[in-house]
Amino acid sequence: MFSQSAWLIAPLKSQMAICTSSRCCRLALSPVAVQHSFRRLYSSPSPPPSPQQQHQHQQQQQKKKRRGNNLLPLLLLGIAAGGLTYYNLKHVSKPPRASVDPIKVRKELESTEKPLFHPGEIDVIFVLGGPGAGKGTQCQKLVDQYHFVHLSAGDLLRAEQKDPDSQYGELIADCIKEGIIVPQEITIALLRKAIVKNYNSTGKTRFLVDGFPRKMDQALSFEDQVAQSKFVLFFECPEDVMLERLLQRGKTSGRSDDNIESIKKRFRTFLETSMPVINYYEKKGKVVKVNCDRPVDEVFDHVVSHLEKEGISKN
Ligand SMILES: Nc1ncnc2c1ncn2[C@@H]1O[C@H](COP(=O)(O)OP(=O)(O)OP(=O)(O)O)[C@@H](O)[C@H]1O
Ligand SMILES: O=c1ccn([C@@H]2O[C@H](COP(=O)(O)O)[C@@H](O)[C@H]2O)c(=O)[nH]1
Repeated sequence: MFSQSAWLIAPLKSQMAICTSSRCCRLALSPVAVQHSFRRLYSSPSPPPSPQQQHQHQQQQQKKKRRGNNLLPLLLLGIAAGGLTYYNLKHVSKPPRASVDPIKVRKELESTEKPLFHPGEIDVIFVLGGPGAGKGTQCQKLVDQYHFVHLSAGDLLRAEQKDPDSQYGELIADCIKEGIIVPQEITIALLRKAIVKNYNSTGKTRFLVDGFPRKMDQALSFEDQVAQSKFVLFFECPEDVMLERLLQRGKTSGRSDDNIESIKKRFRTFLETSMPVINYYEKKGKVVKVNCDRPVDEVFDHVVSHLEKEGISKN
């Protein structure tokens, strides 16, 4: 005999028949089927089925069962295909990881953003002082102990002068020999390029910009276009001491301006053109003065204590 409840849940059972996994069954119980069965369950009771109706029902059920059995191989095939796809995605067909440069390129040389580096992105310290005061010597020690990037404007100009592809070689050579300042566009472009290159390739953010800015226009343009300076390290040295050092250096340096004629011109340029830059920053409270007329290591000890005061420590 067919109990009433068995009759009523039959449509639900048939919905579930083609599913084998419990997950699939849950999905097969569509809200429509559930509603339909509940409507039947709670609607007014219908008379019990006749033996003929029962026979018809049994036949229908068998048909459905057969249909379900016919679907079983297809279902198994589907499951197998799904499993294979999952395996492939996970283990086989995963694309190889692209080799990514660990140091990201973070600044574009051509960027028109002003300044190129926002405050806090990099630390730029201008290193100024008369010719031969000892700027390069102290910068080298700072590089060794503080991992600064040292960029000497004079060195960059000399390298550009030697470059056979440069259109500025002659102009730079003349300016250096005469002890006058190369047009700011050239020097700033060289510095900008060197800063970006170092920043991108090493990730270093501390820059000693040595022998720059030598003229007010350079100072203003650089800070507008490239980066603000943190402060100015100013190496003070009497002229006679600097002269002696430069003449001494000139014996081996091979520099076209380490001779008495050029040195005199450089001193003049320093007083007339570069001292106003130092005065400008001094008014802003950004100049750190170090007396250079003493042995190299003593000068360096003073440099270190000034840097500590400015919050710059050895990494
Ligand atoms: N404190 C010092 N005592 C003695 N000699 C020094 C001292 N500092 C640097 N020198 C020497 O003086 C010469 C000039 O030094 P350095 O090249 O560092 O000066 P600079 O300020 O960078 O010069 P420039 O502006 O011409 O490039 C070098 O031969 C260097 O060895
Ligand atoms: O910003 C700058 C820096 C330097 N120069 C020229 O180079 C020489 C040598 O510089 P050093 O710093 O002594 O190496 C300098 O006399 C200038 O002619 C420049 O034009 N602008």
